[in-house]
Amino acid sequence: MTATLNDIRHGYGDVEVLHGVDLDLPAGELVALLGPSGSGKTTLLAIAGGLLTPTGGTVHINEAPLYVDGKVDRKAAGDTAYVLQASSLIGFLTVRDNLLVRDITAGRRTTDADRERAADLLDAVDLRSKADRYPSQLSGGERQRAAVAAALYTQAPVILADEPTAALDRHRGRAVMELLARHAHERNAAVLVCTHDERALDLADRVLRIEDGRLG
Ligand SMILES: Nc1ncnc2c1ncn2[C@@H]1O[C@H](COP(=O)(O)OP(=O)(O)OP(=O)(O)O)[C@@H](O)[C@H]1O
Repeated sequence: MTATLNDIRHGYGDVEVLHGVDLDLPAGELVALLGPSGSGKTTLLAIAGGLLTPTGGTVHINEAPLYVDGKVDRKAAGDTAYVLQASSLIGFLTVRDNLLVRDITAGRRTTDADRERAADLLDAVDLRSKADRYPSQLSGGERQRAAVAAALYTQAPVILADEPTAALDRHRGRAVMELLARHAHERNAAVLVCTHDERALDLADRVLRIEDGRLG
């Protein structure tokens, strides 16, 4: 599944912060989007994930338009999962349930195989021993890793991650990028990672740069 953004513009009030961005996220690729603070990365990611209707331009998830008449199309948005900068975890659920709850919201029944997959993902982000904790009982970096595990648990064909390695040391940051790259390659997913972090860029299939709301 691919995500395609065409001529995306976005303004907050009178200030335009994205000035006509074209971005193609093909299936099976991890794309890293690098750019200084304030360059528009989070805004672009929110638009790609159906969280923010752009002022102009189109987003397609495969062939389906994500925004129709200024409103998000829920079915197209259902193919995306994101890791937000502010935690995307649900505060009153344990870490494990933050993964499993995605089955409930998608109308699926959780199977033993799903529980095993959740455990494997928590292992991969080194959080198995903290599966019964609540998000408030985790460090910032642990919350970030749990949010990555929860996004990957959905098996969404489009994954959008905003600074998923920001609070992590080099080793753990790399492990998270490896996990996202594996998800792209093994599940043929389109993965976009916004980052300041240049340490794990070799794991990206493509590196794009954004500055002042324009892709370079
Ligand atoms: N809700 C908002 N209202 C007004 N301006 C906003 C709003 N959100 C973001 N902006 C502005 O839009 C521009 C792009 O912000 P955005 O968060 O997309 O950048 P970013 O590249 O993700 O930055 P960072 O790396 O610091 O997270 C910035 O100038 C920011 O101040």
